[in-house]
Amino acid sequence: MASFIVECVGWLIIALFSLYIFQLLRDARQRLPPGPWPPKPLIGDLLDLGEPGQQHRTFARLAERYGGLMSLRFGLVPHVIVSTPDALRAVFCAGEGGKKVDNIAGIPSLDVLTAWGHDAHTIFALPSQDDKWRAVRKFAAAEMLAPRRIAGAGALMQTRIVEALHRDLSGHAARGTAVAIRNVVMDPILSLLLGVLYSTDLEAKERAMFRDVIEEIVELLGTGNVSDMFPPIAALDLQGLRRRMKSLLAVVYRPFDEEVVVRRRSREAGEPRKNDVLDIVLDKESEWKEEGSLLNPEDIYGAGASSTAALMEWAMVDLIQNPDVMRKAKEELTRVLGDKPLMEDGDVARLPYLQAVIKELLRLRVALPLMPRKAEADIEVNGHRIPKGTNVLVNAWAINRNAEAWPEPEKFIPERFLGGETRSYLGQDFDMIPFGLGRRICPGMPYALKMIPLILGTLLHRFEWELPAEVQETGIDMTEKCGVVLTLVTPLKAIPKEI
Ligand code: HEM
Repeated sequence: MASFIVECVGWLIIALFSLYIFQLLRDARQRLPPGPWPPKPLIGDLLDLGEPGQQHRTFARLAERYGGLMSLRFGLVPHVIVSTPDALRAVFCAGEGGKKVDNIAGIPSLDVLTAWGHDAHTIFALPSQDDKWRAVRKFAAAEMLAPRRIAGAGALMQTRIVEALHRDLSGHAARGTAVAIRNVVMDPILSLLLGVLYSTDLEAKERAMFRDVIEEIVELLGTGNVSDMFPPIAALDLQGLRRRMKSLLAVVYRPFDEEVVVRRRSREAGEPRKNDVLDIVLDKESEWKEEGSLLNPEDIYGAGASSTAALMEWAMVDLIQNPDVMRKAKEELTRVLGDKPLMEDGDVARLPYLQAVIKELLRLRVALPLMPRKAEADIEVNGHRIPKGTNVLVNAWAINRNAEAWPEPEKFIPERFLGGETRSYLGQDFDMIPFGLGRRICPGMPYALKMIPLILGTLLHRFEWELPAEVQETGIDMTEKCGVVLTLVTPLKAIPKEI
């Protein structure tokens, strides 16, 4: 028996060693972009990733050594990391004769997303060449996030975001209690989401639970998973992440499933339409022939809740740490809004400084620091080759802080967007990509750009902000956590004082 085990272990070692040599030879032949060489057997370059939660910074540091386009192997899986505007431009202009083409519009497979077969439906797992992905994007653009729907949600934004947020903050101000900025912002966003989707809302307690579930889902999506690095053992789900995702997804989809049942009944009873997203999804149901399962509308809005709330937390961090900017933004609000108690959408166009603050936030504090993509064709770039099927991470955090594109890139200077700076959010110049670029560009951008000024204006217009005494002593803990979304390890808490 003992000799049998020794023999098996021997064969296993020989098999793994052969696999390693095979990989080295294959990598050498493939002309991959430069990177640490040779990668370690089995683990690849995992040891180079440094401190957990700091990958955006680690990749930027490694890029100084290996270049804007570099190869890293996480376990058995090769990745190409794009870290500079030049490298991004080169990847996107690698079509025939330098033609612009998005050949990295695929998406890496994540084992957690296979829970409940979710990967077959969710926009976050479908490759761009899949008909379903195209259908979901088309539906999102034409119906869910179409300008007329966003305009139609104006009244809901006013009540569920501006009024609700103001009420909540006033309550805290009256009690003198500190608020966790991310939570206090995310709750009204979720309330808006539920209104737009189903014309419903949840009780505050239930909504807070829903929020925590969404945050945990986002956290799971950004957790390094052995199953993704070693696909042959993915079925074992060694960290239990897929199992956890399964239970979280069940919670998130429950309200949707319940609403579908209720709405079907009300339609059968001939009750009037609500003309929300659910009505449209049900209209399309027979067309899709999938019992409404083609689309998970919650995914589309859920994605936006977390990223927008994270950005607003960074906004308050930067404003509290830059009192001059805070003062100018508040002065502008006072001047433009006068005695008006609450901000409205129509005010935004008259607030150029607030708009510059938002642009600078989007540059400096990318909500999604590492955009996951996958090569959908062989890409010849700068004498290297990114083979079809390779996972690509676009380090948007590093690109938005590129020193050649942005003077003093680490500083929060909204003034850089005043006086003629016309760079857009769309990534045409490849040096500012807060919403991504190309075919997978964030479909929720118009929605986000509508919500963000209203949220920020409400946070600033009628409130002064103070840090809790213990934070005043130590300063804000600026340790970042890089997951799908870039957040602070210690959530920002601050005390509002109503003016
Ligand atoms: C501050 C706000 C937001 C930021 C910074 C942001 C940023 C991003 C980024 C960088 C991507 C990846 C794009 C790429 O790969 O090129 C993305 C994808 C996505 N975003 Fe947003 N987003 C925000 C708000 C929203 C909102 C409000 C919604 C929905 C209402 C939304 C829905 C989505 C969806 C569905 C995708 C996946 C698209 C796909 O894979 O085809 N986002 N977002």
